[in-house]
Amino acid sequence: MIEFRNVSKSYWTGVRRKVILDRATFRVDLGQSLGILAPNGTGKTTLINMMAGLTRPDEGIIRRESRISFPMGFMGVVDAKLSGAENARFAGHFYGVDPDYVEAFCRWMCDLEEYFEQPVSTYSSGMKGRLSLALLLSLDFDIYLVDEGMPTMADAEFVRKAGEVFRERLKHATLVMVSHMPRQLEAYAERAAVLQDGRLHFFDTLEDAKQMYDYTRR
Ligand SMILES: Nc1ncnc2c1ncn2[C@@H]1O[C@H](COP(=O)(O)OP(=O)(O)OP(=O)(O)O)[C@@H](O)[C@H]1O
Repeated sequence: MIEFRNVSKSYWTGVRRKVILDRATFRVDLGQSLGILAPNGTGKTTLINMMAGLTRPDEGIIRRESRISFPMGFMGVVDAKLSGAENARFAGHFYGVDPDYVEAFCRWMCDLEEYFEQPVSTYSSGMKGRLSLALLLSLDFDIYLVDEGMPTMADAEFVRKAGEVFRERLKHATLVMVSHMPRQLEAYAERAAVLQDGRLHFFDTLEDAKQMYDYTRR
């Protein structure tokens, strides 16, 4: 479960205060995946990072009571000095999952060949992205946090494998996805919200949320 109680967040831009969230109160319960629609630049990443515990609110309380993932694509889980294999083992220890399993899973998923034993600092950005996503999928979370869908990656075989595993994980887990594109939320959202001017408006269906989203963007 993730609960926001009267949570506010804004940034000072040097000219004005940009409000991302204004006294938001809501819950994400296990078993009810949530899709949040928000135009670009309005606070999708900030919102997901607050749910992940990476960004502090200015005011209010955020309670996180389940195994909540880091945001998909987040590179902060990868230490560039360590190899892919070492990162996998470390993540296993840190999240309480068998390190042998996490290492074997990431080796299979990333298909980095000899680079899996090399420091991550020698990887291309695509290789780093594959490792970060493989780490996310190798660990057991109750709630997965996703900013704008699956990261775009050139490696079609990796995207196919990752997509298959992710769909399998979501049979037993809850997804929170933020996107500016309703289409990305269609397959998963059991509940939907629209972020507009710092307010989150909740709807029972994505279709209803989409109507408000389309209306406010005219
Ligand atoms: N640390 C910061 N200091 C000042 N402004 C910030 C900071 N972080 C984000 N912002 C601003 O807050 C707004 C929301 O940022 P955020 O990255 O959360 O939005 P987003 O919806 O994910 O954006 P995008 O769709 O472009 O990825 C943007 O205008 C951004 O410039």
